[in-house]
Amino acid sequence: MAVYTDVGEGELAAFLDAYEIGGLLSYKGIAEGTENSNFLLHTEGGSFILTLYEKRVETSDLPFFLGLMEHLAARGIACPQPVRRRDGAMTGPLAGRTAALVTFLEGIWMRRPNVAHCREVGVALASLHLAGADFAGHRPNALAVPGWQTLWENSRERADEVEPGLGAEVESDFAAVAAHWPKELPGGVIHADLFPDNVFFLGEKLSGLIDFYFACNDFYAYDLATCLNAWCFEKDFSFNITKGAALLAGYQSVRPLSTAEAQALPILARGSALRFMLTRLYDWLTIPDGPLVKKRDPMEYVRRLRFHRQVSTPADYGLQ
Ligand SMILES: Nc1ncnc2c1ncn2[C@@H]1O[C@H](COP(=O)(O)OP(=O)(O)O)[C@@H](O)[C@H]1O
Ligand SMILES: N[C@@H](CCOP(=O)(O)O)C(=O)O
Repeated sequence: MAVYTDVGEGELAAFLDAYEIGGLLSYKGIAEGTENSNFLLHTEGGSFILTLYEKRVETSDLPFFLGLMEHLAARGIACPQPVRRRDGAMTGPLAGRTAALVTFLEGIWMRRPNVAHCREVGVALASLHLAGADFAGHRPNALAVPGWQTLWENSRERADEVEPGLGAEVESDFAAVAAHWPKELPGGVIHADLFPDNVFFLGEKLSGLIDFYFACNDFYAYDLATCLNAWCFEKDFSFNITKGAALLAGYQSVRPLSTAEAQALPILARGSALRFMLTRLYDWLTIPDGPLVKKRDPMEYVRRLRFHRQVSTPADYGLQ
């Protein structure tokens, strides 16, 4: 994320009065992340993450996101727990935004995940899918195929500013995804953004999952395809099939894939790469640079798309 909205000490202290977490000792903005403004807070009651929700988060979705974290934490998934205010609410107003406090999770995210990390994330993703199966909330995926079209319409004209020919190149991915996207697969609540920076480890042991602000209802195998994109490509954009196999085996050790899900992996991986290329492209073209704002390179996902275009079977991802 980033810090888009600054928070003054006085207004923060007043916000915290509604909670039973003691007085404010210190706070600082967190530069990492993309979507919202985050601060690390130390109070007399412990350490917390304060999030101010920004443009892409609808306030009406917050009960889904925060309720989901509460639901998953109660079922043993290591994820942040929303802190309720004295009046029971999970959010309150701060600096012109809606804000929430969640518990701080120990651990660091892996800049260079290895095969063991990939296996762990596969296990964690499948566990999340099972634990979320009885969550009562429902949220359609705003960044599914129709949402991609809108982003594309708003970026296409300027896509060649990022790389000459990009606009024309990506058209073929839209056509393939539109023609082959599965109509029915097992689905339920998915994380939808389980990238390395959203998974904490203590050594090789996974210690927590964060950032549920894209969570929604969609195909489980789409979430898995997103993890293949996010975890199994090397810095030179080659796909590491050993990591792919470990991630898929970890997932299947908890939730085996159906034949239809396995067959759909190549198109789901291509669609997922397109989705992340698009949000990155849109942000690249529209968000001004700033010291606490880190934009992500859309070309990293164009390179993944180039790999997915030449995949012929799920075995190419390491599925055994
Ligand atoms: N519960 C948490 N415990 C510890 N650190 C957290 C927690 N939530 C967020 N962070 C820190 O804040 C950063 C940004 O959080 P994230 O939810 O990914 O933001 P965004 O949704 O804006 O992308 C993370 O990379 C991490 O450093
Ligand atoms: N994971 C996405 C961007 C969303 O950022 P996050 O900090 O919320 O994970 C990407 O890499 O494009």
